[in-house]
Amino acid sequence: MAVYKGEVSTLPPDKSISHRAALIGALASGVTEITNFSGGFDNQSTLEVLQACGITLTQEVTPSERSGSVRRVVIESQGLWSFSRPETPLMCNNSGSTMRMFAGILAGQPFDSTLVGDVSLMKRPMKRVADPLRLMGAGVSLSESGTAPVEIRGTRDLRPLIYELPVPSAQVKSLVAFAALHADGESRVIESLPSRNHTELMLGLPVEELADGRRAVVISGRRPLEARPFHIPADPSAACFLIALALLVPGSEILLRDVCLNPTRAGYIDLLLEAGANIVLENVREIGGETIGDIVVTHTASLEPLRITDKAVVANIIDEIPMLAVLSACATGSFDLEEAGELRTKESDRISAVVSNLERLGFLCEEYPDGFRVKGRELEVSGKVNIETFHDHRIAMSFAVADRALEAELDISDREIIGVSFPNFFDILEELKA
Ligand SMILES: O=C(O)C1=C[C@@H](OP(=O)(O)O)[C@@H](O)[C@H](O)C1
Ligand SMILES: C=C(OP(=O)(O)O)C(=O)O
Repeated sequence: MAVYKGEVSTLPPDKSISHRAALIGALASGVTEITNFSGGFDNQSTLEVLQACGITLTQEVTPSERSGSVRRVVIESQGLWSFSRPETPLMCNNSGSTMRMFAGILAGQPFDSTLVGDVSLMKRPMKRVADPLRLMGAGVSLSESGTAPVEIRGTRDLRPLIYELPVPSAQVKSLVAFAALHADGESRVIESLPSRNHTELMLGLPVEELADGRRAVVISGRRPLEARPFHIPADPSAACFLIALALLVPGSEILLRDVCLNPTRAGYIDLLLEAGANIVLENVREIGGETIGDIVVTHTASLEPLRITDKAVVANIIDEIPMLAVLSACATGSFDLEEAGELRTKESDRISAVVSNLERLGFLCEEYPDGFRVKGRELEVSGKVNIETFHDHRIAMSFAVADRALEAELDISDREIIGVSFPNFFDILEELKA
């Protein structure tokens, strides 16, 4: 069996922070330089939509970067109202973050626009986008089933809003914050469960702790935003796949450099440590409000099964759950998940996607509306097993790790979809193979 060893300093830059850096650059006055911007398809969609709205930007591949997936992006803008009416519908491809966060900005622009996506994105729920924006005074129409196309009648007269998030979603929190930057007055977004807080950190927004323990993000509308540089750390959600691989494959030991360890993103590392994983964090420091560090991970033969039933934990590890489920199933034959209905609203229905593929690998699973259980492995499969990715990058990479860990012969459909967040995933696996 191959062993995975070595140091990785070419993880993709964080997808969430890359989106926000580009959007904030377009909302700020002046020249924003973003270094280590992700070349992943989703982040490229955000840049394309910005350009379609008349924002001036350039990007160049960083010469020292072998994979060619890291860029330097320079955005020039005159501030909040520098966007112009797009001539055609804005294509967000596979990126829910692009569609939802852009909707917040477009609501505050004095023109009509339409956001569309690929087959997967056109099925994802957008009522959560329309509801707060309508309350602020923008016109938003959706398909009958509450999905894109998202047609926005923007206005320069958006009203401020106090909004309690109906779902623990950082995308919804951020789209309300972006809209509120355009509104005349102070807005508050209240979240009952913490979700990733990059928007608050990057915009320097005050966060209040309410008497009942919830948090309110405070946004002062029409406050001038000055351009500032951003450097994007490596993506912890991408790191998760390599961590799982090293934990599963005997003899493996890898070092991942300069990974974002923001506590609203790194819950999966705590969970793995509790399960006995050999993971050590080194060189942990703060840069630009984000916690960053190196991760050393060594094969762990005696991992405890993962059991995830706490809503707050689910919100923190939402993108890592497919990989954690596959890891726990492969290492221990067991996995439990509840309170994770949101997984059905991602690029695929990630509950049924993970369950159906684990079943193809011989695992016994029980699916519920908000989660599933893995109850053991009925049989070791032999010969080629087809894995259906459902056009979902995280499903493709989770099972690519299982392929190597189980030494199975998995035929993964649509492998190129990994480019959505981790274009050099297979290159790094080859480089680490000892
Ligand atoms: O804000 C973000 O950058 C993201 C928030 C999460 O989505 P939700 O806000 O829908 O939970 C996550 O799944 C997505 O990959 C990125
Ligand atoms: C859910 C994801 O992204 P988005 O919502 O931006 O498509 C993801 O990357 O797992």
